[in-house]
Amino acid sequence: MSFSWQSVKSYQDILYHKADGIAKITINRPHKRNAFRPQTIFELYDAFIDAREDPSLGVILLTGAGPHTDGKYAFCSGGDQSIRGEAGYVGDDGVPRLNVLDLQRLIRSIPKVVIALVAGYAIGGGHVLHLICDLSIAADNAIFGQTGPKVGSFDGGFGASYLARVVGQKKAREIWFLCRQYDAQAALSMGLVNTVVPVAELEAEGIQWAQEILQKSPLAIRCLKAAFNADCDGQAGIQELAGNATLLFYMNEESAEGKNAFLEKRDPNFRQFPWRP
Ligand SMILES: CC(C)(COP(=O)(O)OP(=O)(O)OC[C@H]1O[C@@H](n2cnc3c(N)ncnc32)[C@H](O)[C@@H]1OP(=O)(O)O)[C@@H](O)C(=O)NCCC(=O)NCCSC(=O)CCC(=O)c1ccccc1C(=O)O
Repeated sequence: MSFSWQSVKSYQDILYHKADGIAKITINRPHKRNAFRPQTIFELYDAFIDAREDPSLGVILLTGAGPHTDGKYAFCSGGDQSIRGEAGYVGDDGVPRLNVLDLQRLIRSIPKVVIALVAGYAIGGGHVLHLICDLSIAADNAIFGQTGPKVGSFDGGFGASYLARVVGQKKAREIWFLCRQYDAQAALSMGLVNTVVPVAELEAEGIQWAQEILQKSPLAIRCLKAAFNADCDGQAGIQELAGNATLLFYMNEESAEGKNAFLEKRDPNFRQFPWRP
């Protein structure tokens, strides 16, 4: 399928495209199996904010560039271990960071559907990135796993608790404690991905899913995403869900009456509105 992607902005570590209601954000460090450094995360954050603010977009595809020159694919292999310092990943400014956590929260709270398109490795912090996307479509060559306890790291946030919500406590503990790798069919059977397709069809499948979603009600989808999050995200999740209730209320005449009365320096006439059962 040919799709007319338009490049939005030039970055060092990522590619960012849009077309027909869909954004595509691609981690572009294939020589590192798309491992992220602080710069990569800043750029991803910037692109996701742009996609959130663009009302023409309803679905964001997150993927990794590939294959590399050795023929191997990767979605993302987590934090770039070659620049891991004593207190996080160290960028050109010399400051150690774990800024992928900011990105995780943004992807979860963005009121649009984020779909991970996973070809090749989704490992470590890269595995957590696909996990926190709303949907994951795997290529038949996808490989999933956590490596934290092997490389002296762990993600005790979404990487542990949300993984357990998705695959169950026993399987999540197995994934973290043994650090094994799982192929696409194993990921499908444990509910870690939504479907598996041949690698050559991965992007087309993502576009197909996005187009189906784009036929649906934007407000219904955003409220559903907030509702799914509210179950796991404590007060931040309730805030997100309640923000949507306020948004819907602002769009209602009853709410407008309060604002208009204030601006017109009169008492509001709320008696015109019913107290519904
Ligand atoms: C992904 C592999 C299994 C792929 O294996 P293979 O196909 O054999 O390729 P390689 O030859 O190993 O790799 C090719 C090339 O890429 C380089 N590379 C690959 N991954 C990384 C990486 N993560 N960092 C740096 N460089 C990487 C590799 O060195 C090769 O380079 P050459 O120059 O050609 O030699 C395999 O590569 C692999 O296992 N990679 C490491 C996976 C890993 O352990 N990732 C880190 C996990 S920890 C993490 O992601 C932390 C995330 C985080 O930020 C965080 C979040 C929340 C709480 C805490 C943290 C925290 O950081 O602690």
